[in-house]
Amino acid sequence: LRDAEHRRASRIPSQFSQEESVTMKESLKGAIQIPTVSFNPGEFNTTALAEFGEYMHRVFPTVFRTSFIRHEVVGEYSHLFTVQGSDPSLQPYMLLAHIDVVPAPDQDWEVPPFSGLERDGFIYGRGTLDNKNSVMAILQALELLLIRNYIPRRSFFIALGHDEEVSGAHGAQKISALLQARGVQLAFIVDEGSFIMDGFIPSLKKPFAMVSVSEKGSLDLMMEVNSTPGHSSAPPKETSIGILAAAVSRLEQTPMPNMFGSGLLKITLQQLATEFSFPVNVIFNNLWLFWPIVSRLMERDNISNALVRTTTAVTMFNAGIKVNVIPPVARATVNFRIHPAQTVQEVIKLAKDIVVDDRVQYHVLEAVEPLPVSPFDDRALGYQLIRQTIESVFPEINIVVPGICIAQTDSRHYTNLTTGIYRFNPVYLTPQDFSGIHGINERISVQAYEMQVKFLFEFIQNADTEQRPVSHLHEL
Ligand SMILES: CCCCCCCCCCCCCCCCCC(=O)N[C@@H](Cc1ccccc1)C(=O)O
Ligand SMILES: [Zn+2]
Ligand SMILES: [Zn+2]
Repeated sequence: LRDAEHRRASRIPSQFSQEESVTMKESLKGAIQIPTVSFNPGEFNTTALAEFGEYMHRVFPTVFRTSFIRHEVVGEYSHLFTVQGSDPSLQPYMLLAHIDVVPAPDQDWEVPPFSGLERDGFIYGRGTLDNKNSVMAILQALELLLIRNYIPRRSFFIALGHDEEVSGAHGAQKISALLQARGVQLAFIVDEGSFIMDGFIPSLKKPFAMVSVSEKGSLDLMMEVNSTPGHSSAPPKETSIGILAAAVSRLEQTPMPNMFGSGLLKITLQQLATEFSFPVNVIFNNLWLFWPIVSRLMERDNISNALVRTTTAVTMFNAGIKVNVIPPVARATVNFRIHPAQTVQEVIKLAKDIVVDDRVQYHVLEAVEPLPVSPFDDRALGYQLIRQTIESVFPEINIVVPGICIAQTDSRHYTNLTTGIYRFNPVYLTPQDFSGIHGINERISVQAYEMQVKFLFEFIQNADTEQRPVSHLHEL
């Protein structure tokens, strides 16, 4: 008990000076200005990635000169920090983020995407939400803690991948293998993939925090139709293009089954019920009765539809060689995002059963099973630490719920190291902000970024506990 009291007394308050606040936002702007773009697997802006490594040294000097922090470059441009805690009996955890960004053509942006310009309290640029905000906030929080002479009790790792946007094979996958070879097992991981949701449910005015405890899988299925080439003046009844177009159209017109009944979403909505007024609260509290209506309603919007089923997106279509030649081959690639209650094999079978055309051949280009659901009960240390930190840093947030990440994250490469994978960015996200991720005018407010640093500053200290925090926000 004396130890606990001592720790409480020696806790470092998350208050930053005016000068520190200015420095942290300027550091983020500098990070945005380095165009660390991933174009295709194995095709990166290596000059920018190298420059980013040097930039981190420059803006976080204390992190790099602290004796109990080991820094390693993995896969040429990814970074692994090992922060040695004072108590080896506590199992380490890991914070994840990625340095690379998707391309951003200048066109349609209000400010150039790699300018890091500040306008009306927002920093604009590619990576401000996905995911240089996390890269910089993690290191910034650590830098500020170290300046205040902080020594962690619990060891932790910081893994910054350089190719998340094109698979993570050179970054996260290599870091994961390295840690496995060292015999590391982690208590939990915190990565990107969810936010404080603001305005995603029309009848819910209050924002809520969603911590994603699972993530959808994916399947890139290439469909191919071959036909005999010839003169277009005497065409066959159907060409390879026509056959394939009809096949992909059938896929688009026939959504995969609604999996609402067998998913985590029911728990998400049940836990959210108290936030709604009558009659929605009654409906969400009695999903055993109302789930058919709710699941239908969720299909209406693209984002909630993505939560209830495996989605089908025809993303590539290539065919034809000349205006007057019957095309010998047509190819289309369909990107499925697999609901956690289904498997890759089930989705392939469903797709074939929808297309029902023997002339179509199928090639699996890439397939990833959905990730298992990480524990989110009262004994789940990672989940409870995130919840506790939200409670203290964002006291206006009434509720924290478990959810599913509709995209994929680098965390999928670390399932060998832990069963506790949590995806959460401590940043408010509106549907408009969401459209900036991989879209145009991606931005973060200066205040939101400072709150993210504050969250991590608190979280790192909270993780020094040997017990799981008591949950207050939600009682089942
Ligand atoms: C009950 C109502 C809840 C309201 C839900 C609102 C959902 C909002 C979702 C916000 C999620 C934002 C996720 C951002 C992370 C994006 C990560 C990403 O882009 N990953 C890539 C990875 C990848 C995969 C395959 C090839 C290359 C890259 C992705 O495409 O998934
Ligand atoms: Zn990302
Ligand atoms: Zn992304």
